[in-house]
Amino acid sequence: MATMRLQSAVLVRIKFSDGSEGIGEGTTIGGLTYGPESPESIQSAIDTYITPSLIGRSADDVNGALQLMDKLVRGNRIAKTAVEIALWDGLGKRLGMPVSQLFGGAVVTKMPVAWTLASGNSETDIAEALEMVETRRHNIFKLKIGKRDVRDDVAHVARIKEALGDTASIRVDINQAWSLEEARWGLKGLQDVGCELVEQPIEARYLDGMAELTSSYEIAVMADEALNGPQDALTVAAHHAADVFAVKIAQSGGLKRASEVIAIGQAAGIGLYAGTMLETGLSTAAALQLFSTVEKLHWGTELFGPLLLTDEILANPIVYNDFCVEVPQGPGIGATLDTDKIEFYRRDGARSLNAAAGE
Ligand SMILES: O=C(O)C[C@H]1C=CC(=O)O1
Ligand SMILES: [Mn+2]
Repeated sequence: MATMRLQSAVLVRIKFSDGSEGIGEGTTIGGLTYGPESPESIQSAIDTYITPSLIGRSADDVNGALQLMDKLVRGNRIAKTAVEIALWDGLGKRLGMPVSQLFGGAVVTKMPVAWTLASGNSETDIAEALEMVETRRHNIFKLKIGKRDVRDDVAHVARIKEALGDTASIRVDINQAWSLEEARWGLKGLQDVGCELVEQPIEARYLDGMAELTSSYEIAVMADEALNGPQDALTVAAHHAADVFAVKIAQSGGLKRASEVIAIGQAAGIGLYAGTMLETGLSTAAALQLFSTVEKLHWGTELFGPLLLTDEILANPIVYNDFCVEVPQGPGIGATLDTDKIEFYRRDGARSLNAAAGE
């Protein structure tokens, strides 16, 4: 879908009149290749439209802020998410509670965390997966396929599944690349080689096709790009167009909207999975606060964003061990920024200046 050598995160800091602060993040994948928002559009929506509407309002009224944002700004879910996370973080800090408590309380302290294999080369992916299993970091793998011929992709998945056997769960993400015809061959082949789940095999708008695939094969079908908030969740559920929801806080429009997506999935008997937009530790911490309150995350999480980045921007990094990611403790979302790193990595910071000077 996209080869990424750099990730851009939009970070939000809200200062409240009592001196408290909240931090948030809005991040997407591959500029504009994944979805309709870019880092630049997120910043512009916040600076130009969202910030002026929120100044002077009561900071504790998160629901009121959400309603106002929804009224004044259509779409732009990732921009709203960034601001909403900062509002929840500030509220939690003022109350001295983790955000999970504001959503009724955490029911778990850690969750299984998948890893993505996307080199496209079977041997490279097998070596990486074996090392992850050996070091007890991951035993759930999501393979990115859909670029090559369906048969070649199925053979690639088969090689990886055979090498790993029952020590790992193998899943694939097509990111909408297949036609319905290709998907029929693909799902049949993937199911035969022991792949457990296929994520967004065809375009998000082809609900009837997703419904056909969901009912025709045993392999689980997961909706990702089709889920942009609670209304989409209801549509997908009503069409029986998925077995599983990949719930992403950014794609849903924030923690509250993601909790509504989760509720619709639960009511419809749809499996749940916590997805990522390859966010930093900040948004990952926020997501962990919400997902820790969910009764059953049948398919675990892929909240591994910080592990893909070459440097850490949190003073208290997210902890990964024993195939799991831990829910951060402490008030708010439980994340503290490393201010030196932020100064260095910001677009007008030392990193960009060094790069411009050829250093
Ligand atoms: O799910 C996606 O489509 C986006 C991305 C997030 C994790 C990953 O492996 O890919
Ligand atoms: Mn996906």
